[in-house]
Amino acid sequence: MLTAYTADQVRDAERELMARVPEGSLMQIAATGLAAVCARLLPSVYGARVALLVGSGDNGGDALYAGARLAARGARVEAVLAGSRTHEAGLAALLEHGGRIADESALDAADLIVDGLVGIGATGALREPYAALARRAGEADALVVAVDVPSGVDAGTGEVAGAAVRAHVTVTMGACKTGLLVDPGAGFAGALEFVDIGLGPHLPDADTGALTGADVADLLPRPVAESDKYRRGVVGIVAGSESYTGAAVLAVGGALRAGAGMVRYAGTSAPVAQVRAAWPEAVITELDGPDLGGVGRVQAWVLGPGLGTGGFARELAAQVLASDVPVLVDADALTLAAGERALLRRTAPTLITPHAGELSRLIGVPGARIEAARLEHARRAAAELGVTVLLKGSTTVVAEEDRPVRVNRTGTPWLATAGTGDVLAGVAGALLAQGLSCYDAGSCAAYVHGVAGRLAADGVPLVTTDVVAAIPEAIRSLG
Ligand SMILES: NC(=O)C1=CN([C@@H]2O[C@H](COP(=O)(O)OP(=O)(O)OC[C@H]3O[C@@H](n4cnc5c(N)ncnc54)[C@H](OP(=O)(O)O)[C@@H]3O)[C@@H](O)[C@H]2O)[C@@H](O)CC1
Ligand SMILES: [K+]
Repeated sequence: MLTAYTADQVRDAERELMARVPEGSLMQIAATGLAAVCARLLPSVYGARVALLVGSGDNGGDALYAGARLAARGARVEAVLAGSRTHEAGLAALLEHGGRIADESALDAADLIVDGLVGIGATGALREPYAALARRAGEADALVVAVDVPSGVDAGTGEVAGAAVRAHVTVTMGACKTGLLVDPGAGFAGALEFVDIGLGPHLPDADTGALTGADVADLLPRPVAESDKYRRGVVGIVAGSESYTGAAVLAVGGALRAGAGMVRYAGTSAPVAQVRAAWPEAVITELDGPDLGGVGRVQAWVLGPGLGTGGFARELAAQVLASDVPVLVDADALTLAAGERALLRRTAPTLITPHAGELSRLIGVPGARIEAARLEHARRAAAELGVTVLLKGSTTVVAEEDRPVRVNRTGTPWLATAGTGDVLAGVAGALLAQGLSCYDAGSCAAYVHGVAGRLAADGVPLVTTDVVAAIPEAIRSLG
């Protein structure tokens, strides 16, 4: 599990640790790690042109000491001093090793730019001249390495209130910061490198986490000798409609491929015909009216993809949500729930899987604000609605009250295509039926779905049926 922390959590831990070690030693460890990453990125340190963006705090100090180390190895290091003050000892070290102070034109000629404008001590949008420097760094040809966090990204939330440095690599000190995992900030961070400064024992419970493949492999249910199809989990799927048949096919496919012991599909004649043709494994109930009485027992439901929002759909949704088993609520069922919040008031576990637009209707906050502050709104929805929230998007987050938010890092922009959400719903529903909690089912499903998306795309556009087909390979790749 990759764990991440807010700026306050890291600062508190640093304070505890600093009281136990010689003054300045943590910064030396941080700068040594930073310089090592920079050196690895350069074809040759000797003769390389390195520009340091130096703010007034210790983030700038890290950059200066790292610059001093690179200068000592023959790099041409120039420091652009942006703050009202500068870390004096760091600057002295740089000058001593042959570095020099320069103006911002140093950025244009640099092979590598080190962003030490601000780290966890920043508040709000970048002020000038920092903002202009962040923009100019973005226009340069150089590789950009951010110190601790890309300046302009809120370390605790991933929010970006104005200009921000777009880094190729972020070297984060002591502990990963939440803002490096959650979009929009994650999109500015590039690849993450971690420098261990010994903070571990002083850190509190994580603010956020990201599952690794090994974590998902441990959590995914595996059949044992005495398993039968009922014990492996029966998932009921109420999806699709006369106008939207594909959603049913994709959700059923996702559930079957994710290892459900049995998938019971209930729908009207058009989607039934499609599901029957695509998935002979599914057990099908063709509905004449809005009555799920004949479907049989299930251990979890998937409700909503392509279902429609009329009276028929509403009646089915009410019956599913009145059940005493976990329910995954997606797509049209979320629209129904937005108009009738009481539908979500239930005692059994509920996992909702909105994108920002759907969550906007549920909690009455504009979609753009949700996109800008994904963690805050996922958490808020989980608390307000009393459900587990899987908020879809460029980084999917899974929020449940009193637990660290789980961030999924396996997606690909190619997954932003019609129908992929239906597959995700099927995968997560299958995991719920196999006994995983909403929190684990949602985060494991997002992981597997993201890996399947990457495998299916492999750098070119994908169609959603490819994602379904790639699920077995995705599960196999977990190790
Ligand atoms: N302590 C240690 O041992 C270790 C520390 N480490 C490192 O220290 C970093 C934290 O250092 P920090 O606390 O000095 O804060 P930091 O982020 O450099 O800058 C704060 C200053 O920036 C300014 N400023 C604020 N907001 C702004 C804005 N929006 N726009 C523009 N300016 C803004 C404001 O300055 P002012 O405006 O007052 O001049 C404020 O004082 C941490 O991220 C890590 O890199 C690691 O090496 C581990 C060991
Ligand atoms: K920075």
